[in-house]
Amino acid sequence: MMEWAKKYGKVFSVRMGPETVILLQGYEAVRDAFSRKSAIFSGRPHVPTFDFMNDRGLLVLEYGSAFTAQKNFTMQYIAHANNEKHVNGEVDALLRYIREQRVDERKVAWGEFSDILNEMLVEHKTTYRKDRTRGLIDAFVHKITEKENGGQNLFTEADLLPSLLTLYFTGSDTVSLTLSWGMLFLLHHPAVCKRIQDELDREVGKSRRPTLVDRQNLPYTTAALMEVQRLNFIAPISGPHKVRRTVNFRGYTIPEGTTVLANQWSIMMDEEKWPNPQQFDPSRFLDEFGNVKKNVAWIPFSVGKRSCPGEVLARQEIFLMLTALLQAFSFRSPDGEALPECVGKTGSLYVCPDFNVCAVPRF
Ligand code: HEM
Repeated sequence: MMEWAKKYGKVFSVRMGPETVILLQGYEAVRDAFSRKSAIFSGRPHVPTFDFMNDRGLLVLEYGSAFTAQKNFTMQYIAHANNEKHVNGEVDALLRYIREQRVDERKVAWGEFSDILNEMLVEHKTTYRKDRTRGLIDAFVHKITEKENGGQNLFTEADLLPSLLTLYFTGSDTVSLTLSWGMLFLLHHPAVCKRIQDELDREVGKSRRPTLVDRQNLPYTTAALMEVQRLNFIAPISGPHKVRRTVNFRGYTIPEGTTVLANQWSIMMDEEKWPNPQQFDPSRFLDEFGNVKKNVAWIPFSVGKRSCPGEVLARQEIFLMLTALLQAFSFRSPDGEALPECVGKTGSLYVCPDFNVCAVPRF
C-alpha cells in the first residue's frame, strides 16, 4: 500500500470485490478526513461479521445522536472509574502466576462469555437500585431510566448487552497484544529495559508498586511505552469508515456511502515524521531535558469522532502491567532458544509471534 501511495498519492481508491474503497495514507490525509471533516467521515458501513450485534454497540453504531451520547458516556465512565484498582487485581494475579505458577482459571470462550454477561445483566437488573452505581452496568441502566423519565431514546435495554460485548471485544486483545509486543521489543533491546528498570528503582523504589501518579516522574518509561505503541501496529488499518454525504476531499469527489480506510502503518512508518522509523528508539519521544515530547503523528488510537474511547484505560493498563513486571523481574529468553524476529501475522489485528520468556526475580 505504501508503494502504491508513492505512485498514486495520499488518497487513492482500490476495487475490493464489488466495492470501491478509498485508502488514506499518512498523518495529514487521515487528520484531514477523520478529524477535520469528522462529521462527514465518521459513518460506519455495514460489516457482516458484526451482525450478531444487531447494529448496536459503539463499534457498529451509525454516527448520530445515540452514538455520540453513548460514546461520551463510555469515555466519561472510563475517565472516572477506579481503573487502577481493577487493573491492580489483574497485576496481582499475573505476578502470583509467575512467582508461584498458580493460574486463576478465568479463560472462557466467546459464546460462554456472552452467556455469563447475560447472567450478570439479569442479576444486576434484579438487584438494581437507583441510588448506587456498582459499575458500568448500573451506570448504563441509570441512563436507560433517565430516558424513561422523559428524555430522548438514546440508551435502550437493547443497547446494553451489545455495548458490553463491544467493550470486551475491543478492549481485550488490543491491550494483551500490545503487552506481548512490548515484552518482545524489550527482550530485543535489553539496554532500554535496563534504563526503564533504573528509572523505576530511582523514582519508585522496590517497596511498593508503580502507580499512575508515578507516570509523571517516569519520562523514559513513558517514552518507551509510546515507542512500543508506535511500532507494534496492532491495528495496521483502521476500522472501515463511511462517508455520510458526498464530499470534495483533496481534489476528489467521494460519493455518499463510500467506505474509507486509513493506513495507520503508513503514519507510524513515515520517515519524515520518524527518522529511521524501523528502529526501536524511545528517545524520539524525549526532548533535550529528558521530558516527554509529543509528536502529532503518534495516533495509535486514531483521531476524530470514531477514535478509540478506551485510550485512557488502555494506556493505564499497559503502564501498570509492564512497569509492575519490569520492577519485579528481569526477563530473558530461555537457554538455547532464539528470540523470534519482531514480525507478526496480519489479520484484523497484527498478532505478535509466540515466544517463551524466563522471569528472574530482581528482589
Ligand atoms: C492498545 C490498545 C488499543 C488500541 C491500540 C486501540 C486502537 C483503536 C483504534 C485505532 C480505533 C479506531 C478504529 C477506527 O478508526 O474506526 C479504536 C476504536 C475503538 N476502540 Fe480501541 N484500542 C485499544 C484499546 C481499547 C480499549 C481498552 C477499549 C475499551 C475499553 C477500546 C474500545 C474501542 C471501541 C469501542 C472502538 C470503536 C469506536 C467507534 O467506533 O467510534 N479500545 N481503537
